[in-house]
Amino acid sequence: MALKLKLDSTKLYVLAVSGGVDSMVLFDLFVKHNLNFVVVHFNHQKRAESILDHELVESMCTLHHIPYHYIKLKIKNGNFQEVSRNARYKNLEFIAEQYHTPYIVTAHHLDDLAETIMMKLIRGSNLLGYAAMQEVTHIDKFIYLKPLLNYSKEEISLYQQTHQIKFYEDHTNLEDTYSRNRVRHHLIPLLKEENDVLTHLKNFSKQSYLAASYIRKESNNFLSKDLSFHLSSFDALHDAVKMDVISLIFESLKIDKTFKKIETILAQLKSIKPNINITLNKHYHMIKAYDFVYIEHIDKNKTRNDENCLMISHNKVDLPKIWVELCYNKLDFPIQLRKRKPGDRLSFTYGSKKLKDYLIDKKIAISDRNNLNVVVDSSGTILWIPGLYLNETLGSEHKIYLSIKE
Ligand SMILES: Nc1ncnc2c1ncn2[C@@H]1O[C@H](COP(=O)(O)OP(=O)(O)OP(=O)(O)O)[C@@H](O)[C@H]1O
Repeated sequence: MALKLKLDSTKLYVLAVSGGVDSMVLFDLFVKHNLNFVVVHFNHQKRAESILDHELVESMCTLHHIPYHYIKLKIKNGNFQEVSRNARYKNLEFIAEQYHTPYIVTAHHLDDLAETIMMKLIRGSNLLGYAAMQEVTHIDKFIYLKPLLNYSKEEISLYQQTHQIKFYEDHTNLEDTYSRNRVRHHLIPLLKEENDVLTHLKNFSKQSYLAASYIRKESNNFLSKDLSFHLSSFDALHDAVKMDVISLIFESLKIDKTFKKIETILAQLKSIKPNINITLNKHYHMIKAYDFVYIEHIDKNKTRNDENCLMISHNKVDLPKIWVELCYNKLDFPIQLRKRKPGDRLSFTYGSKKLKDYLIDKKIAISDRNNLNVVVDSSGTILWIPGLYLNETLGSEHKIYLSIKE
C-alpha cells in the first residue's frame, strides 16, 4: 500500500528525523512529495553509535539539498524519556520560530498511538490523555503534525523494504527496560492476536478526543480567568464538566492531578460545610466560602496589614474615604482599632448577639473574618465594623466621626 501525505507544498515544515525507520520513511515521502522542509536531528549522547544516526540524516539532507540542524542534548536529571521529549519539542519550537513557520512534524504512527493509549490506561490519565495523540494538534502558536498517524508500523516497514530506505535501529528500542517497550513488544502483539485492535484504539482515541474537547470548551466557558466560580452555577453543570473544571484549575496552576484528588475536591465542594479550605499544594489553597469558590496563593511573607489607622474627629473636615458618623450619649475613651476576639458581642436595638454568630448569618468567609477591623471603646463596646456593622444603640446627644484608612 502506498503511503500518502495530506500536506501542502506551499508551506514550510520543520521535520524531526531521528534516523530510525519511521522518520527516514517520512523524510523520503517529504522528498517525493516535493515538500518545502528543514530537518532537525537530536543526539541524546546516550549511545556511542548515535553519531551514525547524525551522519546518515545529514548525508540524506546534503543529497537532497535540505537545510539540516543538528542539536546535541545532554539530559542529566529526571525521567530520561520525558525530559528528552520536552527538550526536543522546545528546540523544535525554537527552530520553527526562526523559520517563521508554525508547522512541526514528527513520524508517529498508528502503533505509537496504540502504545501511548495503553500506557496512559496503565498509568492513569484523563479523557484527553486517553485520546493520546491526533494528526493535528495546536499548542500555543505551533501546529504539530503527525502525517503517518493513520499508518501502522507494518505498512511503514513494508514501504521501507520496497523503497530500500536506509535507517539505523536504536538498539534500546529492542530492550524491555522501559515500560513503553514492554507494552510494544508484549501487550500490543497479544492484543493484535485477539482482534483488529489498532483500528479500535484509533476509534477510541478519536471519540475520547471529541468528547474531551467538547467538555473542555464548556469548562473554559464556565471558569473565570482568576479560576473562581459560584457553587450554585457549578452544581448545575454536568458531572463530566464539573470534573474537568477541577482538572483545568490544576492544569492552570501547573499542579499534578490525579483522579482521586479531583474526586476528593468534588466531595468537599458538595459537603454541607459552608467554609472549607482545601490545600492543593504548598503554594495554593482552594477556598470555599459559602457560594463562592476561589484560589488563594499561600504567601508566606504576607503580613497583617498594619497600615490601618483610626482617626477620631468632632467635625467631618478632611476625613478619609471610609468614615462613619456616630451619635452617642456616653463613650469610654480611648477608642481602639483591633481584630476580632473570642467573646465579642454586638449590640442592637433589639438586644445583643455574638459577633461569631453574626458573621455566620452574614455568610462572611472564614478567611475574611480575621481581617475585619473592629472599632471598640475602652469598655469593650463594639462601635463599628467597617462595611459590616454600626452600633446604633448609643444615643444621639453627641456626634463624633470615626474614619479608617484602607
Ligand atoms: N533523536 C531524535 N531526533 C529527531 N527527531 C526525533 C528524535 N527522536 C524522536 N524524534 C521524533 O519523534 C518521533 C517519535 O519518536 P519515537 O521515539 O517514537 O521514534 P523513534 O523510534 O526514536 O524513531 P523513528 O520514529 O524515526 O523510528 C520520531 O518519529 C521523530 O519524528
